Amino acid sequence: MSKQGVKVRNIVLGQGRPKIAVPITGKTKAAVLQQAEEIANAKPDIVEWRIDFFEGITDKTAYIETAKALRATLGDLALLTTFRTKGEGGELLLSENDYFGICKTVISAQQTDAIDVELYHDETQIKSILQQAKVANVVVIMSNHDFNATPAKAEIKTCLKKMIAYGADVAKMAVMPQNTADVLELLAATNEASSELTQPVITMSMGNIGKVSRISGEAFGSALTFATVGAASAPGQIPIQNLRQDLEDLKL
Ligand SMILES: O=C1C[C@@](O)(C(=O)O)C[C@@H](O)[C@@H]1O
Repeated sequence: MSKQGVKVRNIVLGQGRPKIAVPITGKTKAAVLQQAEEIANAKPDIVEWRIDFFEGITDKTAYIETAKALRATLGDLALLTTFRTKGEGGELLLSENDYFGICKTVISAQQTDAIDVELYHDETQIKSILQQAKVANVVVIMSNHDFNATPAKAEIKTCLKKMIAYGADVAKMAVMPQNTADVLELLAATNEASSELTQPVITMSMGNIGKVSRISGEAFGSALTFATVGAASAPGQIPIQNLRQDLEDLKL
């Protein structure tokens, strides 16, 4: 199926080569802005602000002030904002209401181009966030992380398709391999899901044996890969300059 590209500021996900995202993991406003500058100099396609690392995240005013300063620092670089919950490998344990409260603040603050929304939350609240994001023109990348295992291919595909059925613009899944067969399972699921869906799919097999999945998106159908400039936000991420070269070497 031909891909329907999804525009995130000035890049298009799902068309052409896989795009590169780099996470910001700073705890304070100063650290966030400092990292943002270093990352912008490395020229990724997207910057991901992992707001679960930010110590001011439960204070709406602190978030908005830092988000505005970050937007100014990034210039025209596309910004994805992600709150990763503790159960999916994030930093902070929140109630459902607090999680959705933060998602709502992120959208209404109008400083981000895209938002990560986790699949496994209250259905009514997810639908309302998706609706709010659509009205505000914020791209929704729906996600699921399994830091312990790799589900079977059919289950990975079902999960990605469920995200799209909800109305997400992009479906993302990160899983942990226990062996190389698990990496193959993720790659096969990606290959099939990306040809069966018109929307872009993002996948990764984490850790060292999964690294191959972070450089092979063009062949198997993953639209975005996460690289590091300094700190990593998940195991197996590759420094941006190496990753850029890897993508170039593996181009079709
Ligand atoms: O969803 C993802 C993917 C990721 O977990 C990875 O494995 O590269 C890194 C996270 O920061 C991001 O939100």
